[in-house]
Amino acid sequence: MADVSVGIIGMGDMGKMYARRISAAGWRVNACDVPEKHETLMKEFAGSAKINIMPNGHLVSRSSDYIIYSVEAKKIDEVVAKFGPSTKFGAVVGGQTSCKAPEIAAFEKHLPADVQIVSCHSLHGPGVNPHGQPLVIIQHRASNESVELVKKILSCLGSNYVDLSASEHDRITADTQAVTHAAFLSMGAAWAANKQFPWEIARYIGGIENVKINVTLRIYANKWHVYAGLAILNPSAQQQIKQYAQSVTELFKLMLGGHREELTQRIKTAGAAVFPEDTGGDLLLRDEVLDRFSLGELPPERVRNNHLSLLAMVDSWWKLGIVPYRHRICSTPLYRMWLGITEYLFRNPELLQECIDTAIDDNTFRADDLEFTFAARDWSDRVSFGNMDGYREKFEQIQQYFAPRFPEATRLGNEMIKTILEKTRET
Ligand SMILES: NC(=O)C1=CN([C@@H]2O[C@H](COP(=O)(O)OP(=O)(O)OC[C@H]3O[C@@H](n4cnc5c(N)ncnc54)[C@H](OP(=O)(O)O)[C@@H]3O)[C@@H](O)[C@H]2O)C=CC1
Ligand SMILES: O=C(O)C(=O)Cc1ccc(O)cc1
Repeated sequence: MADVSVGIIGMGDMGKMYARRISAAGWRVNACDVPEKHETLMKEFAGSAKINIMPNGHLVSRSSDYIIYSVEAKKIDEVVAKFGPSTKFGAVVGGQTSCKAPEIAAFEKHLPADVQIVSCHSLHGPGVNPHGQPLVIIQHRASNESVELVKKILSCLGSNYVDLSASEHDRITADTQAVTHAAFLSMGAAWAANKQFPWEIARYIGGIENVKINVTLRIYANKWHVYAGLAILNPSAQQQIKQYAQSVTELFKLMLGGHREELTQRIKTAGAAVFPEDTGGDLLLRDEVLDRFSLGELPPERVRNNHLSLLAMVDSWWKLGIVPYRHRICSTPLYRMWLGITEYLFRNPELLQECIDTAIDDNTFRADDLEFTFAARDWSDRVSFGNMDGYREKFEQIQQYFAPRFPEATRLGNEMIKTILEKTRET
């Protein structure tokens, strides 16, 4: 066991986080990235005796006992095709990509038959402390001993293992990650289209709005390929994102038409299905937590909002028969925050009523909601058409718009996640 070495192909944000933690636990790590980054990586890890930076994936594959592919999901086939045949006899191989169907297909296609397959997925970004976070383990083509070895190596992350099959993983992450990202991506697109920085506008400051802003900026500060990969390459994700866009559109039409009763009926029916009375108990999030993380000055009084983005989320969970709490053992921090604010709204009858009244009587949000509806449909179309380039173009354009505020938003976002995680871990 002392001789076991771990290979990491792809030393981006996640690969480096894994390399640092696994080597700190005493394992030998062989790692590489693309040849252009070899020299920089050599310098960056010159002081790490346990991390051996190698020129390419062939060298990593032939010398390591457990190899993790931590590359872009869209490149997984190409990279495994290249280095898979060089895998050491009898080694165990896995991947860290966010969508498992293409990863497993690539392993089955390109790895020699003697190689075992145990994949993984840390359900959080590289800046979050992995301790206590879910870590999915997929025993795809492997003995129990190999799974034990992988779990032993990854135990240094301190995460909670969740054993799933590849298809279970993809179904759950479509419900949790893909549609959550679609909602926040659409908020960012709408603010950018209206040339707004929401933290500068009183109606977007405080409570639920803080979570919307911080999470949106957090997503846009990350890399486009992470979100494009998990939305476009996961077949179940397309349906979820499409339903979300449809719910946004239908609810917005009811608001525009002033159909108070129909809107109320629909929201209440969806709410009763998703948040039945008997699943009550403590809220995941409360005012004191929500109000602490503001990028702008809190106004003296909370400003009303119709929260179209949240109403549409519950509507689409209802339409798709999704029970969001069921996925909590396997959820990301952003999903827990998203569920936290929807629950906060739907478990507060006065706030929900205020939302409906605002939707019908107050036209302050019409322009924002119009852009939000366009954005939700546009993201959904780009995902349905499998349009990676189109996804990237839109993502990076909006990313540029918000970039000046990333450092501050990331700092606040990290604090917010920490506080919220401490709170939600107890439940
Ligand atoms: N970031 C996140 O929040 C999370 C990401 N993931 C998943 O983990 C994986 C990695 O993500 P992340 O680290 O954020 O992404 P990065 O883009 O930071 O890292 C991927 C790295 O792999 C490199 N790479 C590409 N091709 C090769 C190759 N042939 N040989 C060696 N290295 C190669 C890339 O180089 P180049 O840039 O030149 O292509 C890049 O440096 C993705 O599949 C992502 O979906 C999982 C959980 C969380
Ligand atoms: O928490 C989220 O949803 C994130 O945005 C971070 C993230 C991105 C990709 C993953 O595969 C896992 C976590």
